[in-house]
Amino acid sequence: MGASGRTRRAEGPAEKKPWGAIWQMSSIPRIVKESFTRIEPVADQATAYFYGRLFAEHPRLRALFPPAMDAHRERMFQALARIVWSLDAPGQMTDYLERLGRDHRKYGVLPEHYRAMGGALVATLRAFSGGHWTPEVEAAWASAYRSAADIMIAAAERDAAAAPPWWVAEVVDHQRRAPDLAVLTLRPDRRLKFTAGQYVQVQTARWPRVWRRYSIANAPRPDGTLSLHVRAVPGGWVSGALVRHTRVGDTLLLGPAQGTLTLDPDCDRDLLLVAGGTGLAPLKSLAEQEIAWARGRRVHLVVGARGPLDLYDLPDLRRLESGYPGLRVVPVPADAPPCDGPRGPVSAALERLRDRWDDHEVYVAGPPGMIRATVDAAQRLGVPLDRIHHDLLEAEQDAGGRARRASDRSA
Ligand SMILES: NC(=O)C1=CN([C@@H]2O[C@H](COP(=O)(O)OP(=O)(O)OC[C@H]3O[C@@H](n4cnc5c(N)ncnc54)[C@H](O)[C@@H]3O)[C@@H](O)[C@H]2O)C=CC1
Repeated sequence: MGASGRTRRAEGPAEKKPWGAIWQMSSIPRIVKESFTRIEPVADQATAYFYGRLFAEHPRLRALFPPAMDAHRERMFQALARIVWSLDAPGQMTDYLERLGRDHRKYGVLPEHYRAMGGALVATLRAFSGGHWTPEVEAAWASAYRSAADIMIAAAERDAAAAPPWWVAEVVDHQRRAPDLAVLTLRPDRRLKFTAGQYVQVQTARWPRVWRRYSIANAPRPDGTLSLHVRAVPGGWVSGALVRHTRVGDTLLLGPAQGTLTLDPDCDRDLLLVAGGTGLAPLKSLAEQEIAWARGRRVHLVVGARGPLDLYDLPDLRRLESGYPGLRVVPVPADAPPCDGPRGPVSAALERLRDRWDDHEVYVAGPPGMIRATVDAAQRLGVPLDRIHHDLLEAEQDAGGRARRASDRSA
């Protein structure tokens, strides 16, 4: 949920701070954090209890959630942890809660549901805090929850005036580029506004109420269509359905565009974009955006893949390259070179391309290990950390969820 990494904000200014001064001066953040440390070690049991209690007391809410709750439970706890641990940073907190509030519209969450969830949350915390639960702790949590819910509800209401909770999108093209990989082009029923580098959540008819995020692989187009690069991964319910069981003419549901892996229009440094596998999608979007702006910046797009056959988008990238003199596309297959170019892990290829990248703005997307290795490599080659942009937190969440579902299936 939400974006991390050292990225530019794409979703509004950070000045509005309803979560403000009273908070920071009060003892509420300290009390809430202290009591949360008792819940963290028993997160699995606590979230199972939370949803069990919520659905027992409010059975109608069950219909808002997916049939299998494990991924949802994990995401809920991660969101709660993120809120608790940022209680002292009102700016970040408000931005995050507003994003969360807007995002929850697609689940059909209404203002009255927040009260039900708050009740189940306090009951859960009480049940798992043992003798440490006091009236003071309860009051701190109730106050924190009320403030958070108010921010989410207000953001959702503002958003409702401007955008639908979800978009219905028709699949207008479906190219199977490899047995486990497809490039889909979608036409939303209404214009879905986004900034290059953002992602959307996708739901297929096969998996009602299960949403998965996919980066948009293009800059905004005049016809409003979006392309997604999807690899069907073991345990990937939605990705398997999108690659193997989706046809032209089918419809999907899309949530609003989110994410902060976006370009700074005021930055004039050249760009180094480093992709691993389908992590290419957001970086191709950035490259297209830079080309559309035509500001004369040079763009290196380094495309890592397991082998030459996994360079699933190379012809398209070559077309892009031939139309823009500033773009250089460098394919880096890990296990065999297509010609005389670099090979091996994409992170290691950077130093073979140049000794220093310190005058570049760097964007990285791909599997978590690849992001970490590339960030390290870029730092070694002189790039300060605040010029290296990535979504590592989200990539880790996605990879963790997939691994867990795959092991659930094989168990
Ligand atoms: N914004 C983002 O960061 C996005 C991330 N993704 C993620 O990208 C991943 C793509 O998966 P696949 O296509 O299966 O990619 P993959 O597993 O085939 O990896 C492709 C590339 O990453 C490199 N790589 C993998 N692990 C590495 C490590 N530990 N150290 C250095 N290099 C490593 C490989 O050498 C290869 O060049 C998924 O986990 C997906 O969630 C996808 C879209 C956007």
